[in-house]
Amino acid sequence: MALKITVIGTGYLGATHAAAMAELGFEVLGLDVVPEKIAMLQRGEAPMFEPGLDELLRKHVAGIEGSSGRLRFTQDWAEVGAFGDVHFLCINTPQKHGEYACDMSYVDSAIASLAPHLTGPALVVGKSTVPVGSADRLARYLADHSPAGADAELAWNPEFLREGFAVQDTLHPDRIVVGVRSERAEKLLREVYATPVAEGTPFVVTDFPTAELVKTSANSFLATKISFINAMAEMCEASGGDVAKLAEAIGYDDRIGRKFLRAGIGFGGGCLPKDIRAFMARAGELGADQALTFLREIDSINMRQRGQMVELAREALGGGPFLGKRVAVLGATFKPDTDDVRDSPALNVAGQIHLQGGQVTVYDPMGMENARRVFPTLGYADTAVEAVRGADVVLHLTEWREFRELDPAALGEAAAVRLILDGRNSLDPVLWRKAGWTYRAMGRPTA
Ligand SMILES: NC(=O)c1ccc[n+]([C@@H]2O[C@H](COP(=O)([O-])OP(=O)(O)OC[C@H]3O[C@@H](n4cnc5c(N)ncnc54)[C@H](O)[C@@H]3O)[C@@H](O)[C@H]2O)c1
Ligand SMILES: O=c1ccn([C@@H]2O[C@H](COP(=O)(O)OP(=O)(O)O[C@H]3O[C@H](CO)[C@@H](O)[C@H](O)[C@H]3O)[C@@H](O)[C@H]2O)c(=O)[nH]1
Repeated sequence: MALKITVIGTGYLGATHAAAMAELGFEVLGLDVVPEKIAMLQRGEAPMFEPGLDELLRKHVAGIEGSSGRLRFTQDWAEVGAFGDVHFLCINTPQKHGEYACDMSYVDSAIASLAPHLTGPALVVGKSTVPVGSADRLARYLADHSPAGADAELAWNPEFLREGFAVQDTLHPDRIVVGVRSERAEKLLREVYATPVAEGTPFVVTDFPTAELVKTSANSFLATKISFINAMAEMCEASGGDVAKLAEAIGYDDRIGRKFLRAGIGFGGGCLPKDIRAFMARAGELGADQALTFLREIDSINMRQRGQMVELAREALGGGPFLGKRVAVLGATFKPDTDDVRDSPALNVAGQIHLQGGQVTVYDPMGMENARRVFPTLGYADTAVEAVRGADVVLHLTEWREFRELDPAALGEAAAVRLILDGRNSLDPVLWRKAGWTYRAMGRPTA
């Protein structure tokens, strides 16, 4: 009989995972503690913007005309416990308030709610990004708190999807990593992923700590590439070099590669920043001082980039305070193709200038609702042209395709001054300069 799957926590990761599991042919039951999310999902609507996800949900959510009916959602833990052979935990693991460490309280609470309802045999699979050592602790909790007959076991199966490509990455992962303690757990996870779409995908079987560390070290490596190129941008600025050309040229070396070498205002989002900080905190606890020192530098280079952008804007406006200056900000999300503004460098830069007296107007294709919610005191406009109207400077801070396709000449009509600062190094300087704009970017020559 086909496996039945539950997905606990239906945010960015869980909503996508649940829909993808249904797409792979499994019966799936999703649970979340937020009733509004469950109500939306039951209507076949994703609780956030993620390309292709609404379509996948409508294809499978029970009760929607023409759907497979394989995907349902609930808030009832007993129903989840009785339903699933495999329970995926996709719970948020944010940074603790005022600390670097990971806040495991949401995961702990989910396991505490699930354990007494498990019916056997049950495999609980953590997908959240957690500090190394968490799986071992949670396995012991599960053993102590699940009914004897449930034969409950834990496995760890970190997730590597990128927002904006979540559906594609889930259905076509570049690797599957499982931390297991038994042949049964490995066999069940192989069965889950033994689908035509996952065929040929490397399947790495390992222990708990390695599985946990693979995830945090993968994110740390990505963060390292970005902070490396941003450090090179600083060198280029100091010497008159061009970091975009430099990245292209070093990237032709296969050992280096061209990806993740875009200099600018740095990385943000709900993953990279908090994951490297949690890694740092854990390294500190474990006495792994080299790892801690190394990651601290990656984080500090990244945060410096945001401040550098603010200073570049100040300097471009003639120096001095921002008071009375009109600043248009294109972009609020932490990257394009998402509505996610968690730890967004764009919103951070906009916020810093606003708090220093600048008159900031933000426009973003998808992130307006979330941006307004987290930063209600900023000015917002409904279009890029409206944001730019009367601006003394335009800051390009999230590299949406819509911004690359803007007509610099038309935008120039709206701006008070044709001055654009590209915080993402992704606009075409030649095009903007031709239309009479002063174009500046981080780590690139001024003219
Ligand atoms: N977002 C990504 O791109 C991504 C990719 C890979 C890994 N991750 C990791 O996956 C985890 C989830 O991230 P996310 O971005 O989906 O977070 P999210 O906040 O979007 O989703 C988490 C969900 O869990 C729910 N939840 C919280 N406590 C719960 C409880 N006790 N019981 C049931 N549900 C509960 C929340 O209501 C929310 O809907 C994190 O550890 C993150 O680091 C995220
Ligand atoms: O050359 C680059 C590439 C990216 N970024 C920035 O880096 C951040 C993160 O980008 P990305 O990694 O694409 O976004 P996420 O969706 O947060 O995905 C990361 O975090 C997820 C959650 O852990 C992992 O699953 C993914 O593998 C990992 O790429 C964004 O702010 C980007 O603007 C740069 O500044 N320069």
